[in-house]
This record gives sequence, C-alpha cells and structure tokens, in this order.
Amino acid sequence: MTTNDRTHSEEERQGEDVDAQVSIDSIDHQLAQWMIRRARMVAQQPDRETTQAEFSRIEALAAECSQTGVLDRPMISETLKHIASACRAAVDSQYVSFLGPQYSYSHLAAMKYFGEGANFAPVATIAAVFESVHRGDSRSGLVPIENSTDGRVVDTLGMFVRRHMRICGEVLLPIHHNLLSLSPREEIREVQSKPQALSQCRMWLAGNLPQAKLVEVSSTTAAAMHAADTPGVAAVASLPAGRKYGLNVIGENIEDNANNVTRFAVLGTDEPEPTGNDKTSILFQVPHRPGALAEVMTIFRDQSLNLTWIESFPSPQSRSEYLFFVELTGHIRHKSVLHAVESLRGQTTRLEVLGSYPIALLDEEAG
Ligand SMILES: O=C(O)C(=O)C[C@]1(C(=O)O)C=C[C@@H](O)C=C1
Repeated sequence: MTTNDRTHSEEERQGEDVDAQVSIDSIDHQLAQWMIRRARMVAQQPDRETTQAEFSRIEALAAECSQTGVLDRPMISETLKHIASACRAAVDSQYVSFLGPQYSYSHLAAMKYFGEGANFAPVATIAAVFESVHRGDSRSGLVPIENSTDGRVVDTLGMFVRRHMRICGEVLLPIHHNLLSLSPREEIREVQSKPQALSQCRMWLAGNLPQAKLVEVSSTTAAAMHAADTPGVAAVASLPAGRKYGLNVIGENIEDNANNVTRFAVLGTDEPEPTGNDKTSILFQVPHRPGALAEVMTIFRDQSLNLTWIESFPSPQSRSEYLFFVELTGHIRHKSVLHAVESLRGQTTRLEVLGSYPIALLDEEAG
C-alpha cells in the first residue's frame, strides 16, 4: 500500500463518517466559512506566493484528490483556482485588462492564467490593454500575440514597437470557433468577427456560406453582441459568448485547422524566477546595411541558443527598416542568454529584453 493509497482510504473513511453526521447544508456552511478564512489569511500575507506558483500547487493537489474517483481533476483544480483568485481579488484591487467584452478568447485566456475570480477590466482594443497597463490602471494585461493558423497578431506587435512594455508570462489557448446567430443558416447574409477569427475559418465560411458578406469588428464578442441585435447577422465567436447573448449555435468547431491555438502574452512588471523551462523575448533593430541581421544571428548560434520565434515588423520611424522579435529558450539569468544580450547591445540600434518567463504548455501537454 502506498502513502497515497493510505491517505485516500483514510479520507474516504472520514468522508463516510461525515456523511453519517452532517447535512449538505452544513457542509456548504463550512465551505463558505473556510473560504472566508482563506481570504483573511491571504490578506495577512504581504509576501504572497505568485498566482502561477499557487496554481501549480493546486494542480498537484487536484491530481492527488481526483484519485478518489469522486470528482475529476479539472473540476477540482478549476474550483480551487476560482476560490484562490477570488480570495486575492477580495484583498487586492489590482486589475487585469484584456480585449473584451466578456467571453472573448482573450477573456477565456485571462481566466485560465489568473483564475475566474480575478478583477477583470475588459477594454475595446489591444492598444487600450497596453495603455491601461502603461498608465497603471491595470497591474497586468493579456494580449494575443500569435496564432497557429493565422500567424502573428499585428496590433500586438505594433504596440510593443510603440510602447515600452514587459512580458511576464504566456498562455496557450486552443481556439474552437462557432458560427452563432438568431437566424437559421439559410437566412444568414452577414458574418462578423475579428479579422483573425474570420481568417482562421476562411475555408469553412467559403464552403458553407459563400454568399455571406464578411465584416470585421473589434472582437469576437463584439460580433456576438451585434448578431444578437440583428437578424440575418452571424458571429464567429466562443460558445460562452454565444450563451451570454442567447445565440443559437449554427456551426460548431468551424476553424479550418482542428489544432488551432492562440498564444497570449501576459503584460506586467513581474520578473518571474527561472523555472528550468523558460523563454526570453527580445525586440531589436539592426543598422540598415547588408549582413547586419546575419551577424546578429551568429550571436545566438555562438551561445547555442535555440530560437523558437522570429518575426520582422516595419519600423514606424523609417521606411524600409525593420524591427525583429525573437524568442529563445532560456532565462535572462542564464549566462548564455545574458552574454548574447550583452553582445547584441554592440550590434543593434535598439534593444529591449521584453522578459523571461515560464514556457506555457497546453493542458494535454501538462498532463
Ligand atoms: O476577439 C477575441 O475574442 C480575441 O480575444 C482576439 C483574438 C485574436 O485577435 O487573435 C484572440 C484569439 C483568437 O485567435 C481570435 C481572436
């Protein structure tokens, strides 16, 4: 018998004893009292563990408790994370901003990273997320940066170029789009969504609604709101957005690539410690002369750094000059990363280390 088996059988025995003595109502009372006690305890801890450390602890606990076979692991971990984030929000009025309204994919990613109980501040554009964090109205922000089908999110990269902003984490979210409307499919004359979402469903829309006009709006949830106001209009948006606005699901999982995943960057000033599985994001500009970029690339090669992403972006200042976004595995506190950054200083006209943070995994990769 392992320690775990012993713990579980003891818990099960205790569970049976409880069942014999108390009612569900009294268990609810106790749960509520423990939640209040937890929030008070959080308030008394000025040096609280980070949300991500807390969530890792909760994941491990959920995995252990799910072995009883009574409640499954995601149910236990999501509920505990919800309580943990609500306890934080109760004692700390820091906001997380994202491209809203509620139930946009950015909101779903923010809930995955910060927990459902966090204080959220939806805003109307990606630029407004950056401004909110820059002004200090929000402590953190969450922005889409890259999609597996559609590539980089231009609005986000453009804001990194214009605003000095740090990245302190990332979230990977599988994106399953839905066609949502009050009207039946044959009456849909217009499909609205954010350009990225329309692009991720381009083939499905061309094949299934070839006559419909495609209209770009500020977010997928904005599209769902319009579809709820106007018969004949459909939205490409999340299922929770469709539920919120009372829309019918006309088509489910309409993304062209079943493995459609968007990566979100978490904006904020936190500086996560190395975990052993980190990446570093860098933004730089090289002098406008032949071979300048090739020379910079040798710096990464010489330090044996593995580049996981590279994107070029036109400089807003000078036509035909480019900035480069690079992500590499490793933390800025690792010698090889630090040496590379020091060498880059001598060979670039602009250099920003956006941040070092843990590499995100999809739920199925995390186990
Ligand atoms: O409109 C939303 O729901 C968003 O959160 C934005 C966004 C994006 O721009 O990439 C996020 C994820 C999906 O890829 C589609 C849309």
